[in-house]
Amino acid sequence: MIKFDQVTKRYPGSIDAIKGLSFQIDRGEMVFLAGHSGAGKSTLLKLISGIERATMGNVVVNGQNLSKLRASQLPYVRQHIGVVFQDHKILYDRSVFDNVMLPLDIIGFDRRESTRRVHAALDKVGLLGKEKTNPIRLSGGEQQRLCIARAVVHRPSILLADEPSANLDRAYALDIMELFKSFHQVGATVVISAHDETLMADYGRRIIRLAHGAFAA
Ligand SMILES: Nc1ncnc2c1ncn2[C@@H]1O[C@H](COP(=O)(O)OP(=O)(O)OP(=O)(O)O)[C@@H](O)[C@H]1O
Repeated sequence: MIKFDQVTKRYPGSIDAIKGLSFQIDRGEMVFLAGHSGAGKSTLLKLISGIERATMGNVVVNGQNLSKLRASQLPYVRQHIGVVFQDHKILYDRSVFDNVMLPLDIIGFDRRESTRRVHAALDKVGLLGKEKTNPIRLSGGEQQRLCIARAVVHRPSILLADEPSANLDRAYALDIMELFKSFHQVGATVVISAHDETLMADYGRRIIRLAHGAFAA
């Protein structure tokens, strides 16, 4: 469960990116986050994943109030969250396999179990057979799939995706949406941001619309 209670995020020297937002996303729900560029979508996802801290208010994730946790406790919360970043954050000096292995290395998983999980995640996104490839050789869509494999390899209960379909053609974008739907169907809470609402329309899910850090009218 994700709960925002009167949350404001003010970046140093900047305007309020999120302005007093309160809402709840239930466990196992799939929700879209819509809004113009700069509306606060990425910031909201960063607050859920603990990458950014609220300036005011409380962000509660899986029963933990992130606003009150010490920085040293955040990694434990993050173990239950997978993030597909807007800027990919792929390591181009490592193979596809090593990129997906990264979250398991950080958690300190047993090597044999890790290898099994990396293969399963790559299989799920259709990249099995490309383990040894350098990510630079992957197409844009394949790189997005690599990011999804890396986000789900540790089987998080919450999956966050920041504009995962940006720069993809419509057919590929729909494919990616189907992938997220399949993670939702096996129980994950899924939050996906996009500024193209036409992709969300077919899924009949709740859409949280933001404008300038507040709920859009
Ligand atoms: N690290 C930062 N420092 C200062 N201001 C920031 C920072 N990150 C975001 N902002 C500002 O906060 C506001 C919200 O940005 P955010 O990236 O959350 O919006 P967004 O809806 O995700 O936009 P986009 O669709 O372009 O990614 C913008 O005005 C942005 O300039």
